[in-house]
Amino acid sequence: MRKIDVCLSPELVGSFDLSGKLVVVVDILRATTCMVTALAHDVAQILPVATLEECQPYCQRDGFVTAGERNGIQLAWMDLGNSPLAYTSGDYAGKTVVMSTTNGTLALDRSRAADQVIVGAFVNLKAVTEYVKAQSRDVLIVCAGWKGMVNLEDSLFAGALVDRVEGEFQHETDAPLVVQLMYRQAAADLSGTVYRSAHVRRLHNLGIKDDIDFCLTPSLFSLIPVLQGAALVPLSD
Ligand SMILES: O=C(O)[C@H](CS(=O)(=O)O)OP(=O)(O)O
Repeated sequence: MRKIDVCLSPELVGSFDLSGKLVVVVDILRATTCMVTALAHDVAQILPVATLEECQPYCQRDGFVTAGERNGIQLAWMDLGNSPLAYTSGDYAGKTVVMSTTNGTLALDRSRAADQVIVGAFVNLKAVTEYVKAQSRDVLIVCAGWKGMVNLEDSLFAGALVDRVEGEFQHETDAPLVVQLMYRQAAADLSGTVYRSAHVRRLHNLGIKDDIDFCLTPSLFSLIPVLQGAALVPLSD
């Protein structure tokens, strides 16, 4: 039977053998929600980079848009912050977005050794679930967390995914059961639960509100970003 596991923080990725695995990277608030939304609104590709030093050279370059944040705040030289709503107008169609965020792009960077890396968020939960179910590979969900720590919203997404593939995968450790139980407890009021999280508090302190409800909206898009070389592009059927 195929196996599924959950890595609750990028700091723990080194404890997992990524070879031959499908990795689903998740950073609900807000990096992976941005990635799905951007590609669903015809951004050509996303170059996720772990450091600002890798991002800044693309500043003002034709065809490129720089995006991201540190501690939730957009850097002065960036074109965009880390709001998924920035992409919904379609203004960045055809562009390459070079993105660096505090947690999300780091989680992606640490997952590169996997057989395949895809991006999950509540906004593409159904599509990710169907893709995971169709796999013959073992699956690892990598939660971006917050600065090396476990967070609630990524763990809840992991629980939602584990719950939806119940019976089709064997749990490799206890982590899938932990997040599944947590998700089942929270499922009746998922957004009410996430609103109690430290990340929502941080974003509210920065005056960021609309992004949160958007990030918690299930299955708005059927698109799945996949890492192809250095770039995230839409997974083709
Ligand atoms: O922009 C975000 O939501 C966060 C910022 S913070 O580090 O939690 O302040 O970044 P992300 O990499 O999307 O978690």
